[in-house]
Amino acid sequence: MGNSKIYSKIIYSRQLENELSEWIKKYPKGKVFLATEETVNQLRVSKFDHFFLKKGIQKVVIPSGENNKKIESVAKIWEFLSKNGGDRKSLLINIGGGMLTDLAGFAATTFKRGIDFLNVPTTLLSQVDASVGGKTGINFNRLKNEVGTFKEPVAVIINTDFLQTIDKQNFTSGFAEMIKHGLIYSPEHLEELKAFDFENINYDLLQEIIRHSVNVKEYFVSNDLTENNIRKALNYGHTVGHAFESIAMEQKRPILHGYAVAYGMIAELFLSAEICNFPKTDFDKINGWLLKVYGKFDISEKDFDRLFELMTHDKKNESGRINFTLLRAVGKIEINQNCDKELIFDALRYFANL
Ligand SMILES: O=C(O)C(=O)C[C@@H](O)[C@H](O)[C@H](O)COP(=O)(O)O
Repeated sequence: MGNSKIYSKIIYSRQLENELSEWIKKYPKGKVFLATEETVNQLRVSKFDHFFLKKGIQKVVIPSGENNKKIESVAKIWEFLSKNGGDRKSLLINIGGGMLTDLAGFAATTFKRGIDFLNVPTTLLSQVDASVGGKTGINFNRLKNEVGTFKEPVAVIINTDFLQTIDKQNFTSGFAEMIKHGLIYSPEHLEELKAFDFENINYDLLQEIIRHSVNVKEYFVSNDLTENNIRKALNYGHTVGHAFESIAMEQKRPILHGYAVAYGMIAELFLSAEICNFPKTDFDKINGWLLKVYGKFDISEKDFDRLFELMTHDKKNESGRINFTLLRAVGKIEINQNCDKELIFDALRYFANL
């Protein structure tokens, strides 16, 4: 696979069994496996048990939650594949949220040096972001996605029926990655998101908006799969966001990934204004909107050193410099923007005082 083409097929469909059947028949009998997570299994997958049983597909279930995005969970999948005759021609179907598709994707891309996998994302976050684009991984040493691979799934099946019952917090979390797509690439997408009615969700409209968001993600992935260059745009908000997410976990007050990214985008918009002259009127409007939707995450001066330390592990960094993706305007990105410690502390102070 080259560095400039989309390998995955993105399928928008509410006929999950039909779509899966098409893929399952491409693989040898008995060599297709299913990985999912506990809550998704209870609420979603169990009603397809009969379908998977009929196809001779065995299932492994991983405990839910970000704290289980770890090597022990990957080992459980490796062991399951190994014991049940998984081989190089196998397919692993991953059904779940971003934690599961990242983790099981990683297990698939490392088992026997890599087998095919197919993602069926069940949350908004995984539909618009995590399941698409081939970043797989796990947390390690208290660092987000510290170990992982770049390899795209053979297909991603996006079924908005799954979203009809997700809770508001998880919906809002996924929405942050869509806002990010609007900010980095498309003022039009940002406008349609601003107009979206959270309280009264129109699922047909949502399907369209999801498609627009995934198109943005695909644009960057297809031009730079392994994040050497413009794919770094997709990481807007994540340098500070991942640090917030990690410290929240350390302090036993976990926050959802999308909320952390929203907070990170607020702080990084401050840096964008300082370094790239992001326009003041848009700055106030966007940060006001994010604050209204996502509320606040409390941090104080005593957290700044640890937050900074966490940022020194960001994967975009080079030669010991913390590299941000910033914005010159909505839809205009500047990658590899180096900020010194003092300025980063100013951004954290701005955020803490909001
Ligand atoms: O696909 C990408 O590239 C992204 O950066 C998208 C992010 O929203 C996503 O959360 C990603 O998994 C973060 O990756 P990381 O490389 O910062 O761990």
